[in-house]
This record gives sequence, structure tokens and C-alpha cells, in this order.
Amino acid sequence: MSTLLDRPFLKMNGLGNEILVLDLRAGGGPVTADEAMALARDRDTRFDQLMALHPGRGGADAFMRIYNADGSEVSACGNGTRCVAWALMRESGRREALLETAAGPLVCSAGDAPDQITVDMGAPRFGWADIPLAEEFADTRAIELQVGPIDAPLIHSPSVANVGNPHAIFWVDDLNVVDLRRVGPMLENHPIFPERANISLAKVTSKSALTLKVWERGAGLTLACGTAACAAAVSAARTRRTGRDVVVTLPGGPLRIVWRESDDHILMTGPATLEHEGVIRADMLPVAA
Ligand SMILES: N[C@@H](CCC[C@H](N)C(=O)O)C(=O)O
Repeated sequence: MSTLLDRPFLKMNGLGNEILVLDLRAGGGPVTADEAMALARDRDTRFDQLMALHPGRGGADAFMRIYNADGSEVSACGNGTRCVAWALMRESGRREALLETAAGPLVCSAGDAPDQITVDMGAPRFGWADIPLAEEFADTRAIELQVGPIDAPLIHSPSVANVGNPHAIFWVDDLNVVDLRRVGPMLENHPIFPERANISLAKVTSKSALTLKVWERGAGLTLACGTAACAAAVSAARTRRTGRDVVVTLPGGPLRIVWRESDDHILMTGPATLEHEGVIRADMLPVAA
């Protein structure tokens, strides 16, 4: 019998990025790839990312494990982190939450407007081995990428960044210059990315604004990706396309991203929305072998 049976969940979204918050603090898990894929397909629990909460250690409100819809486990999810923080703040009545992840702690605080949450996403990494890339690049502000049948010339020099997970940002004048649904899988699985990568098309609209479309590793085209917004914002600032305080507008809506000079940390602010709550039923889970 699955250890997830009867565990409570919250179905949420962060700007339309579908998030399932699964509470395993009373026991259960780790979530298997088959369980994650089954829950991702169910009408009630459908998700782009599953955030599994386990008991927190060392003062943290919870330890969090993150899964993509394809069952792969990852170490960062910006929109999901805001949803988890919202849920923990609702439970505790406090205006902040501390989450522990395999990649380190995440400090979250309630914003001034209702349902707005700020997450300190930590410092970005730009070294080629940190992304990671399969070969050495001295300058990751623009790497040369040879991809087969893509006809738009600008598509071949993305900026790359790791904000807890790997991202490639292709600077374009028109977000529809290529069909991301078609080229996304090719770029996500390009041999230069040994751990695959999240792929964004980014358009700079002013010194303080970007628009973004994202093909997510392990989840496909989504309405929003918080870490992609962070990666695009720091890459835009790093290449002098923008300043360090920007609004990144995704198909699901805007996120404010500030890349703080004093400690290099990225602060992401945006909404978290509750859709419904429930408990995991047997029919949502894979049939036992
Ligand atoms: N939607 C997320 C990113 C989730 C993880 C990503 N697909 C990966 O595999 O790294 C976000 O809001 O950051």
C-alpha cells in the first residue's frame, strides 16, 4: 500500500504554474517517480511541480522535496516555494516561514498585498561547472549553442545560470520567433546540459521589465516559472540589458525580481493561490504491482 494514502494535499498555483503541496509531515514518502507521475495526471491533483513536506529540522517549519510532473526530483521551484510558504503561514498565523531543502534553507515572508509572498532564493551561480555544462565556457553570459533545425539566428547564444536549478535564457525580440513547444524538448535535452535545463525565451521591454516564456525541464510549457524569472533577471542585469530590480511578466502574470547588491541574493515576490484541498485517495495512485 502506498505511504501517500490519506495524506492531506493543497492544490495551488503560482501564476498558473500548477503546484501540489503534499503534507507528509506526519509520515509517508519519499514519493516514488510512479506515484508522482500518477498524481500529475489525476484531475484533482494535477501538477507541474509537487512539493512534498517532511518534518523540519533545526528550526525549519518543514523540509521540502520537489518533483516535476515527469517524476524527476529537483532542487528548486520558485512558484512552488511561494505556495508552500503561504500554506505554512496560514497554518502558523505568522508572516514568515523557513523551509529547508536539499539545496539549503529558504527564507520566506508575507508581502504587503494579500497573497503576495517574497522568497529569498539565495545567490545565483554562473560557473560553467555549476550550471552544469558539459564543456568549459569562460563566459556564461553568452554561450555558443549549435542546435539542428532552428532557423532564428539569435537562438544560438543563450545566457546560462543556476538559481538552484539549471537555466538557459535565449534573448529574442519576439517571444513567438520559434515554437517553444517544438524546440523546447530539443534544447532541454541538448548534450551541453548533462542534467538537462529549463529553457526560456526572454524579451527585454525596458531597463526594468522583461517578458518571458518558459519550457520547463520535466514539465514542458508552463504558464510561469519562478526560477526562470530569477535566472532571466540576473542574466539581464549581468549583461547590462536591465538594472537589478525588474518585473518579469510570464504568460500567467508578473513577478518582481530584485537582485540585492549587498549579499548577491535574489528576492522573488509574487502570488500564491489556493484552488482546493483534499486527501490522497487510492484511485489517484498507481495500481500496486
Ligand atoms: N516551476 C518551477 C521550476 C520547477 C523545477 C524545474 N522544472 C526544474 O526541473 O528545474 C519554478 O517556479 O521555479
